Parts: sequence; C-alpha cells; structure tokens
Amino acid sequence: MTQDELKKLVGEAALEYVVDDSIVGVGTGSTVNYFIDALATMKHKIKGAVSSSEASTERLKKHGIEVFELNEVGKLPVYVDGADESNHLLELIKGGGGALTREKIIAAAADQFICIADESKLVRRLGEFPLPVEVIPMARSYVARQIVKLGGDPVYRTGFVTDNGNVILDVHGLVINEPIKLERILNNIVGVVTNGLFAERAADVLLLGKEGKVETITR
Ligand SMILES: O=C[C@H](O)[C@H](O)[C@H](O)COP(=O)(O)O
Repeated sequence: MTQDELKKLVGEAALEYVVDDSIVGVGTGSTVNYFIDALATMKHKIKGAVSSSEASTERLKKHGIEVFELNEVGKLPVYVDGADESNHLLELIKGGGGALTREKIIAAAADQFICIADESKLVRRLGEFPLPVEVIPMARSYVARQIVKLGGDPVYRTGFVTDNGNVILDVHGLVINEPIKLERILNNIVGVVTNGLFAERAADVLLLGKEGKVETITR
C-alpha cells in the first residue's frame, strides 16, 4: 500500500470513534482530509464539526457538514487529527501545516483524542521532524534567540502566516528526551503562542496504518 492509501485507511477507521448525534472535533492535514471525506458519508448521523483550520472548515463545508465555533459547543466527545511524529507514549509533534494552536485548543477541549497516521510517523524519540513554534510576529527574533540558548536551531517559515495571523519557527536539532518538560519551557518564552509538542495532552488512541492494516495503539 502507498502512504496515501494508508492515510485513507486510517481516516476511514476513525469513523468508528465518532459518536452519533455529537459534534466532532476535526484536525488538519492530508490524513485528516481522508477522515473528512469519510465523515461526509455519515454526516446525517452527526450534528456537525468544530474545525482546527480554515482549510478543514472549507472541506467540511463543501461536504455539507455544519461547522460550529468551539465557543458555541458544550461537549466534544472526540477529536480526530493527524501528526508529524508520534512516540510510543502517543506524545506528538504537530504543526507541519501550521495549524498547531487551534489543534491544541480543540484537543484540550475534547474527551478523547484519536490520532491517525501512517507508519512513517511512529518514532522512538521525537525530534527528527523540526518542531513548529507559533510566535507573535514582533517577538520572532527574541524567541529565536531564546530557542538557540536551549540548543535548538530555529528556522523562520518564510511566506507563511498562521490562521491566527502569527509566524512559525521550525526548530531543528532539539534532543527531545522529556517532551512534557520541553513543551512547558517553550510555552514559557514570552511571545510564543504555543509549540507543536502535544505531550501534556497526548493522544489517547493512535490508529496507525501499517502493512495494509490499521494497528490500534492506546496509552
Ligand atoms: O498543522 C498541521 C497538523 O498538525 C497536521 O496534523 C500534521 O502536520 C500532519 O499532517 P499530515 O496528515 O498531512 O501528515
């Protein structure tokens, strides 16, 4: 199976976690796009979705799925999203597509976080994928200097603005032995909106597309 076929497989497998008559939390990215397309086949069974990006909102609406503001929504039983990397504790790096902040907010608000990914995303130690950090534009240089002090090599994602009007620093070269600790340290730098480590709120279930099948990994 190709990587895209594996993404489709896990996108479809995530439907099993969708709760009837509920509002579904929807992430962002190429894997989630398959989930959105699959969700459309059961749209009459759900109330709608909350979305983590303008891109996902557009795709959901094209399928005729109603998109709600998170503030209007009380209970959010399930959030489905992809990842750039996951370790075996289901701690993640996310934000390759720049949607990390809204993703982290919805993940925090949801009862259950289902991560969908092909096997290339499962790693022993996080950090080969450059860690995205969303930064208030005027703080970019200051934050970059603080990150260098932590041993990282921040690269400004040129020509990219997040849905929140901020910029992204992609941090290379970090040794991430303690993801929760690093997540907190980075979030403590003034000017950082959030970083792409999802360790304090890791996934609850990882649906991993591997060798033509879906492997279910729980914490
Ligand atoms: O900002 C983007 C998100 O965190 C995505 O979930 C992540 O980049 C994975 O995307 P994809 O499924 O396209 O590999």
